[in-house]
Amino acid sequence: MKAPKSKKLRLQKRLSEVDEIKLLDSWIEFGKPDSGSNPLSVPSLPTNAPIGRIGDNTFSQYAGCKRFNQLPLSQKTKDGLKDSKFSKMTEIQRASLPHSLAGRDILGAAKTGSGKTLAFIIPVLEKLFKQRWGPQDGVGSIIISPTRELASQLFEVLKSVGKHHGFSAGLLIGGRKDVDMEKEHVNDLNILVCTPGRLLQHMDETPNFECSQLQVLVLDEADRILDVGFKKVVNAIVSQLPKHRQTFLFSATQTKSVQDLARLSLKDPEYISVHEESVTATPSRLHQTAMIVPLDQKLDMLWSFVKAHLNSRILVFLSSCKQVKFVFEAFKKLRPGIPLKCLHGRMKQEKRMGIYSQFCEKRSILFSTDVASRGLDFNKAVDWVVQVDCPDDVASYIHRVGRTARYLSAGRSVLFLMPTEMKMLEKLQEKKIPVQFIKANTKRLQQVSGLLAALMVKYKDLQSLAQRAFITYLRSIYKQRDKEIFDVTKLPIDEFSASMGLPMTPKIRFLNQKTKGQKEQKEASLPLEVPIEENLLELSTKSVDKSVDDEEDFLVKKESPDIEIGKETSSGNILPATRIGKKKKLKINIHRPAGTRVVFDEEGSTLPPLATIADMSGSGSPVMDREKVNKRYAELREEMKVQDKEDKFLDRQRRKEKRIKAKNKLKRGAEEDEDDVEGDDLSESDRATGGQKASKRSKIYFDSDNEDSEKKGGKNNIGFPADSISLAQQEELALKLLSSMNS
Ligand SMILES: Nc1ncnc2c1ncn2[C@@H]1O[C@H](COP(=O)(O)OP(=O)(O)OP(=O)(O)O)[C@@H](O)[C@H]1O
Repeated sequence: MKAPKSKKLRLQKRLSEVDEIKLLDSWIEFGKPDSGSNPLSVPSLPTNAPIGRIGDNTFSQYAGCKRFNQLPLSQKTKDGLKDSKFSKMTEIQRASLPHSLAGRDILGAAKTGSGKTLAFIIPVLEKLFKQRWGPQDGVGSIIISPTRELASQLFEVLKSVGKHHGFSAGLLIGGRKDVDMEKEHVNDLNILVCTPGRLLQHMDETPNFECSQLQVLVLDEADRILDVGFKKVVNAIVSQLPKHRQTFLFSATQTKSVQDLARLSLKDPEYISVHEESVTATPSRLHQTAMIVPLDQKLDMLWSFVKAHLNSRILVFLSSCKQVKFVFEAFKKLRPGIPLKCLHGRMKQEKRMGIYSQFCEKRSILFSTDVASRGLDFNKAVDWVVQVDCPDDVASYIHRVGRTARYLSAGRSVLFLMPTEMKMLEKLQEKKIPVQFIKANTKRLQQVSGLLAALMVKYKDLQSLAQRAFITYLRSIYKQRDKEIFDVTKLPIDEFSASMGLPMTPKIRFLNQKTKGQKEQKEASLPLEVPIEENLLELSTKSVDKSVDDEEDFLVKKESPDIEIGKETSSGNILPATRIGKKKKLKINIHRPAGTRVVFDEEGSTLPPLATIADMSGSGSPVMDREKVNKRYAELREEMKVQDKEDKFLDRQRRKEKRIKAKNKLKRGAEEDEDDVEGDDLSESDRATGGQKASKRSKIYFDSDNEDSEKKGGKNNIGFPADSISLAQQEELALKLLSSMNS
């Protein structure tokens, strides 16, 4: 994007640009498709047909053409496209460009990896070119993306395709330290590629930030940007933009909400959904699979998957930063034999960018949150997308799997579903997503929970990472909106904790944590509660894909041993796998008091407290050493005595305080009553009530003193032994008190 050097050359350029723009305007006007029409249905031009002006005020047809050079585009854009090796258009480009070049607003929807980026970058460049936008004109276009990585990627495409234009463009994303420098230059930029937060920051903080002349606004991943998470920010941004502008909204899962469109003041937008008629909502070269993986087997399954695909580039999705951190750190320590990387929103921006580009280059495994789920184009070379945690919804699934099988390349994906999440499979099928239900080859399943427990003894940090990951995962399920799929109460919480190698299940405050017994009962009935549809069973039998190579052996169960993952029972239900080869727990089950030492066995598993005093030398069940047990009980009795003393002391203190408070209250009450009755001429009945009042007060007084009297050898404050005073005496005393008050 450099300006031509000499003055003469610049003038020449300007003149020829003016002519070029005139030609383009006439060409566009001449052949613009009717509003609402689909350019894809127009027969395309023969390849050798003349392009551009073909007679007086007649031009070649461009709606329906297949190549970029047949479009009414500036030479600079055509050169940029050629340099970037783009010649043939994709469907979304063919369908949308004739409308967008004609100045219309676009709502574009097309599958992931189908080339939506060029579908908006090209008209942005063209609009500013035809407006003869220059550095002095300020911000002419804003392109908003939901994530920093995606914004950076869009910026690269813009730089590459727009390199022959003279516009200045800037990438404004959060997490960068140079915000002050950005503030100095932002008013000189013509095209801003940004995340919503950073753009609003500039709108709020940058002196004289000006975008009143904005020509084109683009929302990439529009449905994401318009959803609740960004709502306030986006509303604030849009309120500062001029209404008269061109607007493009693109996504693989487009919003059709009238409210959203109204918020953006779209004018009769062209709704372009090129794959609406398509048999599938996901790329045709994407081979998608799903399998049942109980929560407490997810790590075993993931580990086994990784070990079986050491020569691939795998993108693994987990539900939270903490999950990502834990799995990444744990697997790194287990050394799987392939480079591991992690990406999440809490990382520093430079690091995030570094990881992103490293993953594009080398075979490796990237553990990520949904920060990498949308728009990212990892050099078209992701072999596998593994969804360890179920996506929030169908849209999220589509974007995650869309990181593979981009443009013309193929890809594979696997979704781990817990037995309780089977409804997701139905929802995917309803939305035309062809997912094959497969079974894992459990013979190749490798367990990691024991190894993780051992690692936690050595690395304390790992244990706290695991605890946080555990809680965050459960919280994420708890907070999910779709309760048909996500039900935290049905999760095997203790087993999950054990599968992460944790010595004990962390306390979960947001859940009314049930006792283990209650949970076990619930889990025992779980498989039968899982709604399994007939078609799912059909799918599972159809699922063995003969074409899969040996690497996939792991995912496709070729023989059928006894009941294992996804195995159909005689009653027609699929049982979730039980924990395979799970170490038999010691039968001694004494609740360990809080704060006692956690003891590990040689393999790093935790032992119940009394297991340490059990005699394990013989074979079979452990035998108790009587002497040790008695000693232990004696210790416990001593501990309890001490505890009891402390409790009694505290209780006495509490009672004393309460008594003092009551006394003071009574005193205050008496003083107030004295004021009230002063000078009153009490009738008989009033006196009677007053008497009751007084006796009531005195009763409280006595009651509260009873405890005291016990301590003082049974004497109350006014000298009577508390238990020797009769009811008649009490009444007499009360009347005395009353009359003394009234006198
Ligand atoms: N006309 C084209 N010719 C060749 N390659 C193209 C063309 N258009 C786009 N591509 C390539 O296809 C890949 C996917 O494009 P792009 O990232 O724009 O997809 P997308 O539809 O925006 O995907 P997502 O929905 O995931 O954001 C990129 O690598 C891009 O370079």
